[in-house]
Amino acid sequence: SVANANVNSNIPAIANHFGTKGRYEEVNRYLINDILSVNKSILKPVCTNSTAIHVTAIIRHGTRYPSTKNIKIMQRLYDLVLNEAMNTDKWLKDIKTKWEMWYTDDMDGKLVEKGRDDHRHLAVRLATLFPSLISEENLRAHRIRFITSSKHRCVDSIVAFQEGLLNLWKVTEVGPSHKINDELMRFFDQCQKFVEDVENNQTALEEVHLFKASAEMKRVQMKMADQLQVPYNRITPDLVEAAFFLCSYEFAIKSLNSAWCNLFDETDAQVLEYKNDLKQYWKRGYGHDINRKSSCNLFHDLFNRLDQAAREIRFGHVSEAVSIQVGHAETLLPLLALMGFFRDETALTADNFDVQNGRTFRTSRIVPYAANLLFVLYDCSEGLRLQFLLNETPQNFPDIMHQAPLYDTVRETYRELLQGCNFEKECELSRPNSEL
Ligand SMILES: O=P(O)(O)O[C@H]1[C@H](OP(=O)(O)O)[C@@H](OP(=O)(O)O)[C@H](O)[C@@H](O)[C@H]1OP(=O)(O)O
Repeated sequence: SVANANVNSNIPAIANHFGTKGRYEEVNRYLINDILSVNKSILKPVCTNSTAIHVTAIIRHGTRYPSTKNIKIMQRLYDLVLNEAMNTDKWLKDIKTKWEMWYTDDMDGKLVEKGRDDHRHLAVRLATLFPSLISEENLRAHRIRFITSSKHRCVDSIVAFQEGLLNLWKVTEVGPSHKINDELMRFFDQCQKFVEDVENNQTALEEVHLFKASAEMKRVQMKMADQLQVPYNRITPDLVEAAFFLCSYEFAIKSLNSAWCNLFDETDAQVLEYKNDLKQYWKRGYGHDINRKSSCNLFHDLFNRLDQAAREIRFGHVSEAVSIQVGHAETLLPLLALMGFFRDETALTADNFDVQNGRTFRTSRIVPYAANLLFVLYDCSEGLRLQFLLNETPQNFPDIMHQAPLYDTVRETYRELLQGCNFEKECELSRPNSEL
């Protein structure tokens, strides 16, 4: 329809490649027309007369402003374009005369209004998907728990999620509360080995640095310099990335297909997407063992909740029907890696961009804003079953060929992790021999 065509012309052609800065609607495109619609058809019944008895949802915060670090680079790019770009094309004139640098340092990663909506709407969709669990009755009976990372964008997200539910049920008198738990939702900060070996270690992201100096990146740099008509040496990889971020933020925050997007075609976007995936892979994914192991506590906490529900259902009453837990891309990715999801046969490195074209580790699909992992426990006559949904879509557990395997089978698959995966031990710094 004409209306749809208009809506879609506001979507940058490269919107599928924004990685962790991507819009949730790009993953579930049916939401573009109706943000509250739920794709029930893909949720086959888990068993006859299946009853969902517990869901743990681990959710990334909603759409946010850029970090101060990135705002500063965007400002540098804008200044360069204003003062040095010689091209007289309309889109560049638009940037120079109509676009304003409206991002300020104090915005530093805070949740934006669209981010609040991300969570309000997600809450309504999850309540539609699991009406017996995410229900007014369970909210009033305090059988829905809310846990969040202490970061403003996460706290604001969980409050918006609650608003979504209260609004849906027209409840005014109960104000649900939340608990801040950084041990659980920001474990990466508290894992010394991760902080020392990865976060504060320049060489841990060697592949990212190498890719920034690669032929693929050079080509995008030169193309951008040509388009702006500035000397080649003025465009660094960071400035290319800043332009890509500007395109993604203008879209995610304001739903605009901004003039900045003119700088990139599909091939360029794939290069920048890979650069972001490399960061996520080496900082939060399979790149270093400690990345995933730092999530041991979250893993155990998840299974403790499921175990508790499994125990309690024998007596007919589950005390915690729902656990809503809000964190970061840094929370979701390590857990997914620990559990073996999206593991490619070969590692993502600076020199295998071409080979990795069909990779499963693609953060644009996995962790856009408001990304969510749902673990749903069902009571079936043959036993308990566990279903995993990523971004509201069922996803098989690695090596288990069933959409909702028996809970015992899942526990068996993760036996070693369930018996080990000790956060204290994994995160301990290995001391130099002299100190032993
Ligand atoms: O590239 P920026 O500065 O935006 O990086 C952020 C992280 O964003 P991401 O790399 O995932 O796109 C941010 O993760 P989030 O899930 O909370 O958005 C992270 O918390 C923040 O510390 C920034 O990480 P960096 O280490 O400074 O790159």
